[in-house]
Amino acid sequence: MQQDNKPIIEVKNVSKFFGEKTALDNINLSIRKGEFVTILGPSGCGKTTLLRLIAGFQTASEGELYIGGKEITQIPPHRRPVNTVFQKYALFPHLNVYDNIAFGLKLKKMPKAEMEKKVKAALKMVGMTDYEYRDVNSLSGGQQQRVAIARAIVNEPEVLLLDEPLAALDLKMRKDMQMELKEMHRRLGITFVYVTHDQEEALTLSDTIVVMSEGKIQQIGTPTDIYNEPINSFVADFIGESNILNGTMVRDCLVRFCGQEFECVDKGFGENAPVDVVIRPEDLYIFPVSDAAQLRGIVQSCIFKGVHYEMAVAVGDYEFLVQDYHAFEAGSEVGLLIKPMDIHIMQKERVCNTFEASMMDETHVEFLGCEFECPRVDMSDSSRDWKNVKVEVDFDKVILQDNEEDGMLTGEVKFILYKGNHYHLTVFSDWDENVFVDTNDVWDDGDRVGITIPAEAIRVIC
Ligand SMILES: Nc1ncnc2c1ncn2[C@@H]1O[C@H](COP(=O)(O)OP(=O)(O)OP(=O)(O)O)[C@@H](O)[C@H]1O
Repeated sequence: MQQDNKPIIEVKNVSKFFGEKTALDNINLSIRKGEFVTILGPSGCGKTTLLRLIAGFQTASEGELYIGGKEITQIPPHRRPVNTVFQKYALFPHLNVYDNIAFGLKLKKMPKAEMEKKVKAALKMVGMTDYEYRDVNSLSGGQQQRVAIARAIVNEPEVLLLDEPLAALDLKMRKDMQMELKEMHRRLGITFVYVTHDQEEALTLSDTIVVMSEGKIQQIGTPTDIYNEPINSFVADFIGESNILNGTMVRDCLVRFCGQEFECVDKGFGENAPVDVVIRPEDLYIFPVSDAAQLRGIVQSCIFKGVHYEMAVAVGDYEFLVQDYHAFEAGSEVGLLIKPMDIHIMQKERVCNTFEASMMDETHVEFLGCEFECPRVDMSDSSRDWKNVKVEVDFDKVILQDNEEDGMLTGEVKFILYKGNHYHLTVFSDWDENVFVDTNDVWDDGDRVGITIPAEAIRVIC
């Protein structure tokens, strides 16, 4: 890999708005020359928008973009040293492979002999030598995508942008193409910026992964960093299967969860601080119950996953996901053990909902675009700004309803995190603000819901 430390792409304080919608929220990113960077995140998080801004197909609402040290925020796509490969091959169906690849070079009026040399080199690079006179419609999906890549690299861009280029291929073909892309990146030595929602693909291909959610960058790091040290529960959950539990950091190197204290290696969270505890399923040791067990439980289910077994183990009212090469049958009593260094502690992003609010009168407060009844507030102090208060609501006090009309307001379930003994939901309200909810009910991503907040759940903070 021909990497040096010079940034080739710099994204500085970039935001993108579509009307009311914030697709990108103050993005800062620096990509080194020769790096393979993957932008990873769930559908709608803004990955494609970020790639399109770098390509120049869209312009930033705020902030600046630089390529090779030159500001390119307002430069049109064809004058940027980048080329894009899209998910849909977007080849010209009436042209053969050669003419598809040569298209851009012909526009540049390149002499024929030079063009032929370049097209052949590009075909060789993607493993498609001898295919130049084939009709593109006669090629398989994988071959068509290779031609699309050849068409992009024949222009010798400094940066290749790839927007889910393998998404339309079947699993086997996708795996083969992943290996080929990695090899191509090594041979070409150019910078690859790759967009995907597939965690495994990101972990396999990248030097650096940029994890995004809701228009914001959550974490930037190497695949091992992101996998082993996820910065928050969103990244931990998104990047692989994890047990994520509520815990309390008793003091440095001692954490409490599942009703027990565990040694860990994390420091600096303070004393008795609420934290998220992340344990990977493969880091839980499972064995026939004995005194060595830190936790005792009953196996609920056991599924063979090809190489390992995946078991759900009930420990009190918690459920742990455990992976092991040995199977323990459903119903068996088992012990679990976790090494201190396999317990990952993460700062909680929030411990309750907090909303900007405005008092209407002593028992009514407005937030989330609605008027709510609340416990009586003494408003006699007229020096206070009662139109600018905060309201706190505990996660488990918010009520979700199947029937949207039953709610005081409505929203959509956006993100579901299983926390061992309950679900933590992010509900995007139609007021455009998130409401976080703890519940035992099972909801699906995308469910439309009614949201109700009872008066006694509202704490007005002046
Ligand atoms: N031209 C547009 N007009 C209005 N809203 C848009 C436009 N393009 C994108 N958005 C919105 O911006 C947000 C980010 O979209 P974007 O396509 O970047 O997400 P993504 O992470 O690439 O998702 P996917 O994987 O589904 O393509 C989405 O909510 C989307 O609906």
